[in-house]
Amino acid sequence: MSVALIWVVSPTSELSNGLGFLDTTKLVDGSKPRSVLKSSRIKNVGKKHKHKCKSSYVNADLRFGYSGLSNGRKSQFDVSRVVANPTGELAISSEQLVYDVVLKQAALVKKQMRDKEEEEDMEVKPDIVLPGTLGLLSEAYDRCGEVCAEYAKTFYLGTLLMTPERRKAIWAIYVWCRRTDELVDGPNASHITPKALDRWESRLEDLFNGRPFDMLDAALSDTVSKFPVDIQPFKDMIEGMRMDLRKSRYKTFDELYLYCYYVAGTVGLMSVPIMGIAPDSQASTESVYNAALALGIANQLTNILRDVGEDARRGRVYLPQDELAQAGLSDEDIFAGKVTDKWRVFMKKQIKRARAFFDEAQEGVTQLSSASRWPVWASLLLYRQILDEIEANDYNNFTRRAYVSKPKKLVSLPLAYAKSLVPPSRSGILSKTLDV
Ligand SMILES: CC(C)=CCC/C(C)=C/CC/C(C)=C/CC/C(C)=C/[C@@H]1[C@@H](COP(=O)(O)OP(=O)(O)O)[C@]1(C)CC/C=C(\C)CC/C=C(\C)CCC=C(C)C
Repeated sequence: MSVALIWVVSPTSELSNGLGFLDTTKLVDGSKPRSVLKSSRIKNVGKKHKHKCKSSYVNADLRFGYSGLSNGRKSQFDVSRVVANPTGELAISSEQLVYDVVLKQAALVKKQMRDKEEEEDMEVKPDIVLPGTLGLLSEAYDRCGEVCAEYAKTFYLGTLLMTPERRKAIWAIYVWCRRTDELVDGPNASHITPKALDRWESRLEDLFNGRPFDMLDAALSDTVSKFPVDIQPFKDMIEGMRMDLRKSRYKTFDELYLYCYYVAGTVGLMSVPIMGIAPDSQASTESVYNAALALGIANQLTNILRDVGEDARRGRVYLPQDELAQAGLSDEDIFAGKVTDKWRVFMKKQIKRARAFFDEAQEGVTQLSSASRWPVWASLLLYRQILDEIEANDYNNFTRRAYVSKPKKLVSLPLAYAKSLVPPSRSGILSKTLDV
């Protein structure tokens, strides 16, 4: 059902950057819903998993030799996924927790597909659209498109290849993610408190319940009413912002993985129901979601490796502390910003891990519906090249920002297009026979 646009505040409450962040402060205080992941950390200890879990970075020393992901599936929940925290308690690894979310998202899509088939056999009632709201809604989507074009040009161009419905939905999601990120990373970040994030979360719940706060929310509200998008990845992204407020160090890769899921893996999970899986794909829904998650993680790891110097200047180190120590490095070395052999060795391993996540993601892109593949390939190829640029800079990510030059970008775009023409292969990732 299409949502009605409810104008709670005037659109002029938007900030000059056009994203309207400050209006979050106008919300009434909501309850404090927390990430589902958080509670499942406790609930899931010892829980057996029926489904297979794809990636396995946690496995003993695959920590750096992350390889053979598609073949090296674990068939059951296993001990290697149980990690001991510093107090000696056993807990489920972040990867396992996140995989639970992947399964839930995949199940939702499958359910919606079944419901749709049933609906097609029944008489469907038309949407109730309030007079005048259609025009406002289309204005809201146009605004999302403008924001997207302004902040992510290449990606915006890619979305133009999608069907109009999908394109608008992706814009709406993009804008919500960008606004969420700007809360902790934008010009007003120093004023953002956990309470403001709680308010942003209750506003999210409202929009999922068909009560959007402003026009940009209204676009997303309409999107989530039309596509099988679940609220959990959105809530988890807000949880990632909370994490950013309270934490500036990550003890292990397991901790960092959870952060990367929250702020970027979630984007992959939000996007798949919109982009759609190719009708001729033989891959299981779970494996496509897993690839989407991997792309988010790969992007975020790349982002972290690119921005080491910039983050350090903000007092932040998004690198696993235990791995730094194993390499004979510490925060002081990062703040000193000197490229040493130790640093090069450390960086090589980090880059290798990020590439392994990109490899895992690649398997899934081909399974997406044909019109959605190009923007995803383009984003994958462009972001992946940042890793090459870090190498080309002799691992100086302290004072040099790795970026992909315009000519290289221009070469990547037709390459991405060519890749997007490859149909889903039957021998690719997990066959649908495992899709239960
Ligand atoms: C086609 C495509 C890329 C679709 C995603 C569209 C979308 C909804 C993007 C939202 C991105 C966003 C604003 C996220 C907020 C958090 C954040 C800032 C994450 C970092 C992105 C880069 O941000 P930024 O613009 O600051 O980067 P620069 O500094 O300018 O370089 C992240 C690093 C993560 C973004 C994560 C993704 C784009 C996930 C992509 C995964 C998919 C689209 C799933 C594809 C499906 C399969 C099966 C592989």
